Amino acid sequence: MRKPIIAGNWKMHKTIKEALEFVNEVKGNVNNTDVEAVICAPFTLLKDLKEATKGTNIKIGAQNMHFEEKGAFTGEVSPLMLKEIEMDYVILGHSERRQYFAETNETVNKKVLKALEVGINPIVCCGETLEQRESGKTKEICKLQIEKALENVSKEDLHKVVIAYEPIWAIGTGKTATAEDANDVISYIREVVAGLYQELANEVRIQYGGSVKPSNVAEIMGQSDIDGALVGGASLASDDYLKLVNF
Ligand SMILES: O=C(CO)COP(=O)(O)O
Repeated sequence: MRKPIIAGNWKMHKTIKEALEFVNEVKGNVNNTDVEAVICAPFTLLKDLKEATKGTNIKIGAQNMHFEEKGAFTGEVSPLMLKEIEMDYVILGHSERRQYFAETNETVNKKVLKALEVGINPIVCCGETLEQRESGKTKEICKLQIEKALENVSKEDLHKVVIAYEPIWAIGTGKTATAEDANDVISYIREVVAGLYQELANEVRIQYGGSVKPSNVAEIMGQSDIDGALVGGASLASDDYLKLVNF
């Protein structure tokens, strides 16, 4: 039904040389055909990564893009530029972009619609801060972020969207939500999706992200509503990446 998707988010790591070494070490060793394996990398690596993974079962994604196709936006990268180099995915609305680069629910929504229009599958992130969790606002925050991000997404396009639930307090901290807690929020996010298009709620894949590593990936993936993982730190070493996708 929903094919699990495990994506590495390399964030701002690796040179071209390091990225190609990584691919040489992992290609041919992603044996779990039940999982879709993805690497989301910095812009400078994407073309080389795409070429180096041709003919393998590893897909490549970007970590951001602009919502306009072209224009006077110094320093930005357009959706058409990503499409030209055959990107499979683009992460949108990551909490680090919301926190450090003024990404808002509105810009995330524009980017989601544009990615779908040009034919790149968005991985849309949501998640609460520690303060919001402690004041019982987790579900409210995720509902708002997801409803806004998916505004005006058509029924035909919704199944192409991957959602990543990443509680901010669990990112890069070594603190993971318990698998049950993550599953509870993710099944709630599925209800939010059902509120948009009831019949598609069981098709949309929802990942968990936040301190996922080889030692906890199986437990997380064993939950009923969790369809994958978005992994930062632990996706950088090739042996760990293989343990994650072959869990
Ligand atoms: O932000 C994340 C993935 O997008 C999670 O990062 P870590 O796996 O390093 O906690």
